[in-house]
Amino acid sequence: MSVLDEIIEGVRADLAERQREVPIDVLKERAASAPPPRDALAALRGPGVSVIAEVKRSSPSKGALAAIADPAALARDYEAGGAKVISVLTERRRFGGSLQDLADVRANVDVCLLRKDFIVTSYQLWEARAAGADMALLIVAALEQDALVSLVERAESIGLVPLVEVHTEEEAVRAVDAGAKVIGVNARDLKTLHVDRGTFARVAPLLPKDVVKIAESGVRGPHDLLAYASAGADAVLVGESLVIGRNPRAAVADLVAAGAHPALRQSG
Ligand SMILES: O=C(O)c1ccccc1NCC(=O)[C@H](O)[C@H](O)COP(=O)(O)O
Repeated sequence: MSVLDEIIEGVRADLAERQREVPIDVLKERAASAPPPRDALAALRGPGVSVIAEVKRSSPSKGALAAIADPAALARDYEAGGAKVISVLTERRRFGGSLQDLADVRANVDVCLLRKDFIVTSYQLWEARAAGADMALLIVAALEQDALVSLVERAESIGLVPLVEVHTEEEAVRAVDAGAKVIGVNARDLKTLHVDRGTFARVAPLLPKDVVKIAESGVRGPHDLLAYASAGADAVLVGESLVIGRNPRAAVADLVAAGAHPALRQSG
């Protein structure tokens, strides 16, 4: 069984428990009283290369990264450093996250929020919106094409911008066919967990000009942001290097400054 299969098996078990506890109609009521969605597309289409900063406690590739006792405090640092979007990993078993982390972060920052999880049903999209998310991750490798298309449509219909994640050229074609407006190219191979920063440069040329292109994983500092920018990234998604560093606010600010450098192309 691959790492992705194992993660999804656990996600489905946890999901079944939540579905027993909270009927979808209750979630829909919560979503209706959540703060209205922020315009994530506009945030990501701004000038320069945007920074998406991630709340990430642990990972299958590295194990424990940071305790993050107060995810809201970390998110406030990210916002103060200039992050355009904050990604909250809500998967429990391998990443140590929760929907409560997402709700706590929502209550403490004004920027857009991404629910980063392994979404396989529309129930999880409603959970995301009810907790105040503006975006939700959909991983092409985890979904049959019909399911991907239907989740992209459902996300948009409830006010979430889907970030559709790909790892290969074939998955990029599937994401475009599914109507994704925001596509993330993840440098971390889900089978080997190896990070290949060249993945973005190989896959991005297949994506239409008007699609927002996000380079995910492996950003250690401004030099990696600049490399992704020169390959056409509109934004970078950064987790590990921010949570293990001493000063996440300054680390985000350094990335934001690099992403605003006048030498970079203006995104369209
Ligand atoms: O991070 C992992 O080990 C991982 C393993 C399996 C599936 C997903 C995984 N990570 C999720 C992410 O996409 C990253 O958290 C995100 O791109 C940030 O990456 P990084 O800056 O390298 O922490």
